[in-house]
Order: sequence, then C-alpha cells, then structure tokens
Amino acid sequence: MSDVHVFPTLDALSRAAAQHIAAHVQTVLLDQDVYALALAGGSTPERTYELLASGFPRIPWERVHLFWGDERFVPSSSPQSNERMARRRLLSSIDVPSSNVHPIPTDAGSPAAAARRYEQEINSVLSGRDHTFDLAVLGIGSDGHTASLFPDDPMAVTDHPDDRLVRAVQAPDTYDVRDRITCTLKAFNSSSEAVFLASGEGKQSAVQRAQAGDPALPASHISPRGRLTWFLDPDAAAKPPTTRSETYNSS
Ligand SMILES: O=C1O[C@H](COP(=O)(O)O)[C@@H](O)[C@H](O)[C@H]1O
Repeated sequence: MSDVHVFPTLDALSRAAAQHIAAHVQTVLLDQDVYALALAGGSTPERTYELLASGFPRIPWERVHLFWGDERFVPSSSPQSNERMARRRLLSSIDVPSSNVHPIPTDAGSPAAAARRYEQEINSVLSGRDHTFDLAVLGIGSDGHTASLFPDDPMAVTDHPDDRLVRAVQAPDTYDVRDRITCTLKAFNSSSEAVFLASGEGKQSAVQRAQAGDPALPASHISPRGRLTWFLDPDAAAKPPTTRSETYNSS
C-alpha cells in the first residue's frame, strides 16, 4: 500500500511528514510501551527533524527509541556523519534519554564489526516484537539508492534478501564515503511503516522509476508491512502540488 502526497515546497512536505510521524507515534503508543523510529541521513530530512524538535507536533520522546537506517563509516564528529546531522537537527533539542539513542557504532574496528554490533543492538532493544521499526524515515538518491542500499548491490535489489538486519556495504566510487553500514531490505520491510521524503528535480526520475516498481532500484523494493507514504515536492513528483485537504490525512 503506497500513498503519494505532493506539497508546494520542501518546508510544506517537511511539516506534513512531521505531523504524519507524530500522529503515528501517538497512535502506536496507545498499544505499545515504546516506539522505534529509524532515521534517514542526507539533507532532505533536516527540516522534518527540526520541526519534530520544535515541539510541534509534540512527541513523548521518553518512550521513543531512535535508530539510524544507515551510516557512513566516519567518526560521529564528521560533517558526513548521519548521526551528527540528526543530533544537530533533532536530538540536541529534545529530552530523549541517552539510553534510547542507538547510533551505528562507527568506532567499531571495521564496517563489518559495526554492522554486527548494530544488528545485535537492534535485536536486543527490539526483542520480543513481531516487527522491527515502527516507522522508517527514508530518502532516495538520484540513482535510486535508499539508506545505503545501492543499485549495484545484488542484496539491495532482491525480493528475497538474506536474513541479516544490518550489513556493511560499499557505495559506488562516485560517492565521497564508500564504506557504509546499512539496515537491509529485511529490516525495512519488517517495519510497520515507512515514509520516503524527496525534494528537487534531481530526484524526479528515481522517484518515478521507484513508484513504477523498476526492479533495478533499491527504493522499489521497500515494502513495509503497513503504509508506505511518499512526501514529495512538485519537482521530485513531476506534478503540481495537491492541496493538503484533498490528499493528506494523518489519521
Ligand atoms: O547517502 C545517503 O543518501 C540518502 C539520500 O540523501 P539526500 O541528501 O539526497 O536526502 C539518505 O537517505 C541516506 O541516509 C544517506 O546516507
């Protein structure tokens, strides 16, 4: 099941995404003690994180566990670090217990060691559940990658992935940071929900191909157990905005 919403600007799509995430947190916490949110890196979600951090809409952060969908194998102080971005935009402004924050451990000796440790952490924090994350925030690259699942990686473009929840991968040589750790299709597709955030003309072709189900794109293989919702601007969607009242309902 996939819903597509087009908003006039990145700010508007970020507001709608923040409201969608907050509404889902509130709903899920009626039935569960804790909520597991997987964060995307890159630049597109920065505004959504700032809005979530601003307190509107309000989220009971003490009951939320934060994970990262992928990470570059760099120190957490690096400008390339997905952890650093989320700490600056979101975590620095919210009262979330440090024991609820689960960054990918790039201080492990190697990407493979970091992946192994992160899989253990996910299994330990989320043990006893029948699903992984309650919601995964995802971006999409112009090449159709999502998280650090790249098109040239056979495990990123299969409907029958291995049993791992986290893997060490190499990004193509056009990327600044090639050593990466990523949650797998299994981890994302065992989540309750996922949202894609995409803005700008550079994303247009990848968004169209992913929505059409082009099997060569990792983003096409994202299929959570419940809703998959796209938050787009007109350039990424190649469509004019649809008004919020017609197309967006956070319930
Ligand atoms: O490398 C990455 O890229 C994607 C997309 O990033 P964006 O800057 O185009 O929004 C991101 O979702 C992923 O977490 C990141 O590691």
